[in-house]
Amino acid sequence: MKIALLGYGRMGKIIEQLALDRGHTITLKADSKTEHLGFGDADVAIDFSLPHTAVKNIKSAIDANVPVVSGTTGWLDNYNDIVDHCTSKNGAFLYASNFSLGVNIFFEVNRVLAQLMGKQNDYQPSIEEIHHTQKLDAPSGTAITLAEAIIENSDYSNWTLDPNSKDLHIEAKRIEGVPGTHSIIYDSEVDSIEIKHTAHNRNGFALGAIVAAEWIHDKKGVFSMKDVLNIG
Ligand SMILES: NC(=O)C1=CN([C@@H]2O[C@H](COP(=O)(O)OP(=O)(O)OC[C@H]3O[C@@H](n4cnc5c(N)ncnc54)[C@H](OP(=O)(O)O)[C@@H]3O)[C@@H](O)[C@H]2O)C=CC1
Ligand SMILES: O=C(O)C1=N[C@H](C(=O)O)C[C@H](O)C1
Repeated sequence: MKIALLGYGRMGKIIEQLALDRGHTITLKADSKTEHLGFGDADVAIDFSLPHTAVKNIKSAIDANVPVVSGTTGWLDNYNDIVDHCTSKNGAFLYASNFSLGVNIFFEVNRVLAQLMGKQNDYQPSIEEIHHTQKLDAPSGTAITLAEAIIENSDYSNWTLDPNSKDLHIEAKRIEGVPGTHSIIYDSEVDSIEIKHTAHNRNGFALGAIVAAEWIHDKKGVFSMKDVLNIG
C-alpha cells in the first residue's frame, strides 16, 4: 500500500519503519511545516498529529477520497462532525484512542469488570494514567475510553481530573520517558481490585495503526478497532 503519514513525530517515524518492514511505501510525511497535504495516489492515510490539527488532516484525507485512520487524541469534541463529514462524502474513517492489541483486550477486560462492579457500592472506582512529559493532552484518550465503559455500567455520569469531585476520578501523571500506563482501581475499606496495562514501547500502537490501515483501505464507512480485531 501507499501510505500518507499525517504527522511525522514519535509515532509517525515508528509507523514509517514498521510499514516499510511490511512492504508498504510512504508517499507523504506531513509535519507542521507542510503547507499543502498532497495525497497523490496514496491508498490510505494515517494521522498521528496534534489535537488542534487532527480534524483538518482527517477532513483533507476524506475530501481527497483517501481512507484515513487517526490515533491523534484530544480532539474528540469534533468526533460527530467528522462522522457526518465522512458519511456525506462516502469516505472511510477509523479512530482509536489506542491501537495496541494489548490495550484493546484491556478495554474488554475493563468492560467486564465494570459490569461486575457496577452495583457494588462499597467499591470506589478510579483510573490512573501515566505518560511522558511531552504529551499535550490530559487525560489520555485511552483513559477516556476506559472511563466511558465504567460510566456506562455505573451511576457515574462524568469523569473528572479533580480529585475532590464526586465524578469518576482520572489521575493523569507525567513522567519522563513513559510510553503509556493505565490502571483501573476499585477500592473499598477491606480490599482493592486493580487491573493494569503497561506499554513497554510505542511499537504496539504503531503496528495496530498499520493493521487498521491495511484493513480499511478498500472499505467505506466509520469504524473502530473492534471491527478490525473482531473482539468484544
Ligand atoms: N491512538 C494511539 O494508539 C496513540 C495515540 N497517540 C497520539 O498521537 C498523537 C501524536 O503523538 P506523537 O507522535 O507522540 O506526537 P509528536 O509531537 O511526536 O508528533 C506530532 C507530529 O505532528 C506534526 N504536525 C504538527 N502540525 C501538523 C499538521 N498541521 N499536519 C500534519 N502534521 C502536523 C508535528 O510536526 P512538527 O514536528 O513539525 O511539530 C509532529 O511531526 C498524540 O495525540 C498522541 O496522544 C500516541 C500514541 C499512540
Ligand atoms: O500520547 C501518547 O504517547 C499516547 N497517547 C494515547 C492516549 O492518549 O491514550 C495512547 C497511548 O497511551 C500513548
